Formats: sequence, C-alpha cells, structure tokens
Amino acid sequence: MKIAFCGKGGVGKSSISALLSLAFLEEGYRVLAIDADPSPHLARLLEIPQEIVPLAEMTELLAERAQKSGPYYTLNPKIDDLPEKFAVTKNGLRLMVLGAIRTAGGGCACPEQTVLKRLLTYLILSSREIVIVDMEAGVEHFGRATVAPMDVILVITQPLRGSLETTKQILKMAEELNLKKVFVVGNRVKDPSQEEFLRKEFGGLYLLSLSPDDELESREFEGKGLWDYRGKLFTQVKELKRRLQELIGETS
Ligand SMILES: Nc1ncnc2c1ncn2[C@@H]1O[C@H](COP(=O)(O)OP(=O)(O)OP(=O)(O)O)[C@@H](O)[C@H]1O
Repeated sequence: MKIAFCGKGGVGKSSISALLSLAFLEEGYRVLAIDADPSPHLARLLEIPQEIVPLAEMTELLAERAQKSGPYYTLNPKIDDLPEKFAVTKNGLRLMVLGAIRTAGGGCACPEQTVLKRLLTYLILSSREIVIVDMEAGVEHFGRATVAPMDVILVITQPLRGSLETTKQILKMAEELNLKKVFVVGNRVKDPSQEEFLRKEFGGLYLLSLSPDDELESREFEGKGLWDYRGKLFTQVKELKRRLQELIGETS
C-alpha cells in the first residue's frame, strides 16, 4: 500500500506519517517512509541523526542507467532493489528524503518531483509492505500529479479556516486528476461539535478525527522523538491504520 499525507503546513502531516509508520512496523509490516517535504522533519521524529543522501540525487543515477541498459525506473524495483545509498534504516524502518536543498529564489522543484513520481509509480510492493510519503505542504504535488501513483491519499485538516481552504483546493485537484481513495483526516479536533462540522464539510470523504495531545506537544518542545511514545494520538493512529487496511482490503 502506498499512502501519501497532504495538507496545509503545520497541520500534523509529519507527526501522523511518523506514527503511522511506527504503527505498521509494530504489526510486522516492512515500512519505507519518504520525507518529500523541503523542510524535512521525519528523520528528527524517527530519531535518525545521520545525513541521508536525498533521492533528488537519483536523477544522475537515472540518467546513467538510461544511457546503458534503459532507465532504472522501468525495471519495476522492489523496496530491496532501491540503492542503500539513499536510505537509512532504523529498527527495520527505512527512511528516504527527497531533498534537495533549495536556496531562496533557487527555482523550481521539477526534477525532484519527477524522481519521486517515477519511483512511486514503478515501485512494486508485496502485501505487507507499506510506503508512506510525507508530501510538501500545499498543492504543488497535485499540480504535477506526483500523488497519482498512490493507493490512498490522506488530506490532514484542522478545523481552522486556512486549513479547510487548502483541503478543499486539494480535493478539487484530486477530482480533476480523477484520483480515487482520497480521504480527509481531522487533526487536533477538540470536541464532538468540531467533528460534526468537519463531517458536514467533507461528507463521505471524512475518515476520522484525531484529538489534540498535550504529551505530543511537550515531546516536541523537549526535542524527543516518537519511538517510545505510546500516548493518545498513537492509539488513534492505530485506528487509522485499521481503517486503511479495511479500505485497501488488507487485513492483518
Ligand atoms: N494531535 C496533535 N496534538 C498536539 N500537537 C500536535 C498534534 N498534531 C501535530 N501536533 C504538533 O503540531 C506541530 C506541527 O506538526 P507537524 O510538524 O507534524 O505538521 P506538518 O503538517 O508536517 O508541518 P509542515 O508542513 O510545516 O512540515 C508539531 O509541533 C506537532 O508536535
């Protein structure tokens, strides 16, 4: 299953991606997490201090292979075939980052988006393998259809005006791209009236609500990662995992 997390900046994409990765890992899945956010946080949340060679540098590799035996990405790589150089593995969880570092006014992210889209399109997964992608905030990856190869797209939203607007824009673009299995997940939903509001806004697309968790906030403040976090949000993210397995017809 390939799952993408989208939404406005700061809505909780990285935290929920990291927790969902850990929830699948706990259940014995092989997990590849990809941080496609230009200001990546997954490595910090997953307590991976090493530098990771950005996937964007794979462009050179792709070009090299194209000259020799055809482009690498047409070989339908499996997770194990992905070059080790671009990943760091911790307790069985593999993390890749898209990169590249763009300087102010440094221009377009086209090459990175192309690498990511090709990789996601051609990566072959077996039944208990999961790829979780923490996308860049906003709608750029919809404009470039980078999300098209995903099995499920989760748009994280908060009951706040700006977040709702971005969510609606994403849903509209997803519809234009004819993407199926696009769902909205409410984060920091404080009470039943907020949940009811979100359910009314998004109807059948609304999957579930996650509540605010002070423990998560304090961990962030203290700079602690999430490996040993077993708080309220982790329990709710495990429910999200169960719902995704149901949706995709994969039961444990
Ligand atoms: N349910 C929650 N309860 C409490 N704090 C939360 C919750 N979800 C996320 N946060 C906090 O909100 C902040 C932003 O979360 P996060 O970095 O996961 O968002 P993001 O959408 O990935 O942001 P960006 O787009 O800037 O990368 C973090 O400090 C995180 O700890």
